[in-house]
Amino acid sequence: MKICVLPGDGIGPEIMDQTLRVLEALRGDGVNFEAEFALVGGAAVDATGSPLPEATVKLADEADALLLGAVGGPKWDNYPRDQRPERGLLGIRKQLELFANLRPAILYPELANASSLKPEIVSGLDILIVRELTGDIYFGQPRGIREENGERVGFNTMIYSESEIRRIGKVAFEAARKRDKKLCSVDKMNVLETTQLWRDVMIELSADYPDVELSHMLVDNAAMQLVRAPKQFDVMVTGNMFGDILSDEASMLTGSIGMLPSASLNAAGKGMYEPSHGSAPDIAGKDIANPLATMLSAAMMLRYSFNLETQAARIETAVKKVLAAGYRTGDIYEPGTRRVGTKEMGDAVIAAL
Ligand SMILES: NC(=O)c1ccc[n+]([C@@H]2O[C@H](COP(=O)([O-])OP(=O)(O)OC[C@H]3O[C@@H](n4cnc5c(N)ncnc54)[C@H](O)[C@@H]3O)[C@@H](O)[C@H]2O)c1
Ligand SMILES: CC(C)[C@H](C(=O)O)[C@@H](O)C(=O)O
Ligand SMILES: [Mg+2]
Repeated sequence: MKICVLPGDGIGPEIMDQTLRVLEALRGDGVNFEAEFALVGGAAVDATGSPLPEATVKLADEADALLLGAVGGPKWDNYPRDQRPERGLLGIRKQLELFANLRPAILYPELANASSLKPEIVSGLDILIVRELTGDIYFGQPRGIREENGERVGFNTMIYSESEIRRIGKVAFEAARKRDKKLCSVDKMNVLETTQLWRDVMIELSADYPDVELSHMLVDNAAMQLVRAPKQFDVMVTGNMFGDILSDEASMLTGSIGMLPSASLNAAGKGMYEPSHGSAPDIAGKDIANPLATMLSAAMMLRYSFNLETQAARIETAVKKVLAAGYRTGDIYEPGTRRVGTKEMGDAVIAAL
């Protein structure tokens, strides 16, 4: 098991340290991994001038799976665009064709009061957002800022081919088939042709999945429904940009973005696993970040990349146990619970294992 470890920036290294300790604690249980550290994001820009150095691409190619912390931060905000840390992350996703981003939003019962919504609206919440990750306005050409009629004009291109929509659609239908068999495809077909095609292809695909109930929702309504009545959703499938926004929104239903893991998979089943949140510059270096999303991402890695279901479930059970025992980082803290730092949370999860 060769894992390419990409701690990245901000809280990235802190949450990664604790996650690697958790994986280390599972070594005796068949998690025989070899960690190869590589640079990405701002850390890579500082060391090499590039957010995605050749050496990182090589290690990523050779590894069986990748585990990433987070990239970015104010330090690099005014760097030229090709030196922005986020380009490193987008570069790896594109390089490895990690088109299927799975972002599960699950409410642990102990966090019902940490959710932004009333407990009765979110209790039992279990949604899977399937986000397309290598297309859309994130990658479409042309893009840029140009001079036109004496002023600057910014432009990006929202573009999806039929084959790109079909392959993410299949992932979503298959996922729904294994769950409650309900798939909601989110688009903006009332305005955007790209997403008219998205809807058409989803409808065509649904003929192959008669057991899955397909519905469609415009993205503005979906954003509203997620906070009105989130339990109406089982699996949601959407494009890169809408999925980015909706998954951050969904994270707050679970109490904190520090709880939301993710897996990004390619057609060969290779995956990169990362929390859905960013580098949290406002709390970096203080040992207060929530490492659970990264640990839960590592659990997804054991499940999807290495078929180690029992060991993945052990991490998830340990997380449930520490929450039940009252351990909380600041983002999910409420009176009556026990506030801990990043490392203490790591200790608690390892003890629970
Ligand atoms: N996958 C990634 O690497 C990724 C994802 C999102 C944003 N980013 C980058 O991160 C930088 C900061 O972006 P942002 O502030 O918009 O989003 P962010 O997700 O980093 O932070 C948003 C808020 O959530 C909090 N938060 C995030 N993760 C947390 C955790 N594990 N525990 C406790 N609190 C947590 C932060 O403190 C902050 O208040 C930017 O450079 C952005 O591009 C990277
Ligand atoms: C950092 C950024 C490029 C990234 C994205 O937009 O995909 C992040 O927000 C995410 O959700 O993983
Ligand atoms: Mg995001």
